[in-house]
Amino acid sequence: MSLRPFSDHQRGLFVSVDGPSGAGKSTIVQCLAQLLAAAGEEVHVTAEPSTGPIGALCRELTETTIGHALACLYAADRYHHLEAEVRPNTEVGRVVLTDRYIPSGLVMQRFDGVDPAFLWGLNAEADRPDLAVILEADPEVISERLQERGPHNRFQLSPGSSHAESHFYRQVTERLIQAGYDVLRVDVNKRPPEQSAALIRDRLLTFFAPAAG
Ligand SMILES: Nc1ncnc2c1ncn2[C@@H]1O[C@H](COP(=O)(O)OP(=O)(O)O)[C@@H](O)[C@H]1O
Ligand SMILES: Cc1cn([C@H]2C[C@H](O)[C@@H](COP(=O)(O)OP(=O)(O)O)O2)c(=O)[nH]c1=O
Repeated sequence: MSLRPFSDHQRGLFVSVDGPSGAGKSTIVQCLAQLLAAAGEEVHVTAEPSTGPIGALCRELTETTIGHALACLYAADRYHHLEAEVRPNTEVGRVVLTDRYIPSGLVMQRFDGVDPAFLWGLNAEADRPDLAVILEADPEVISERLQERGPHNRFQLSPGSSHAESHFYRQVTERLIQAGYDVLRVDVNKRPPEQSAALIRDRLLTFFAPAAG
């Protein structure tokens, strides 16, 4: 079976997974990739910041660059990621799963006080995913998982970051829905990653599998 978007039956699906740091994105993306492969899909897993040259700059500069400059850098990486990695894979029929995408850009740069309208405009030309998955969990749960795993950068080290991130995610999710994004919210408070991944797989198989015959 090949999962296809409604708008273009020639290409594969593009699915993004976002949510607060430590919510379980990477774990769930890996698990979802295995489930889709077991269902016969060709899957390509990727992430933002990407492994391309601008993604490398993002990783290098996140600690020392702030605000509009960093927002532009992440957006530049996103447009390059689409061009260099995402589209070439969807174009040959693969399901592309990205660990972080536009919603992360709309949320994380808020930590530096960047205006949401500026962030929205900056990301406006980036491809809309066929499904935008947003992981949701209470800040206490996220903060505990983050502590167990260890923070990766300054955003995750600031006190109360999980509360702020959850708050921004709620706002961004509403905005995406208003703008007509196909959003799937997954409550990961109590669900083990395998169950969250199965839920997303079921949604993809229900909505995007070609009709029989
Ligand atoms: N549903 C879950 N229940 C308990 N622990 C989880 C769950 N999902 C992920 N974890 C753990 O939480 C930590 C963060 O997960 P990770 O996938 O790295 O999150 P993210 O990519 O969102 O930052 C890891 O140690 C992972 O094993
Ligand atoms: C995609 C994206 C990521 N980021 C940040 C958020 C994360 O802290 C970091 C990604 O680093 P990573 O180590 O992949 O974080 P995690 O495993 O916690 O998801 O990049 C932005 O600030 N803006 C963006 O647009």
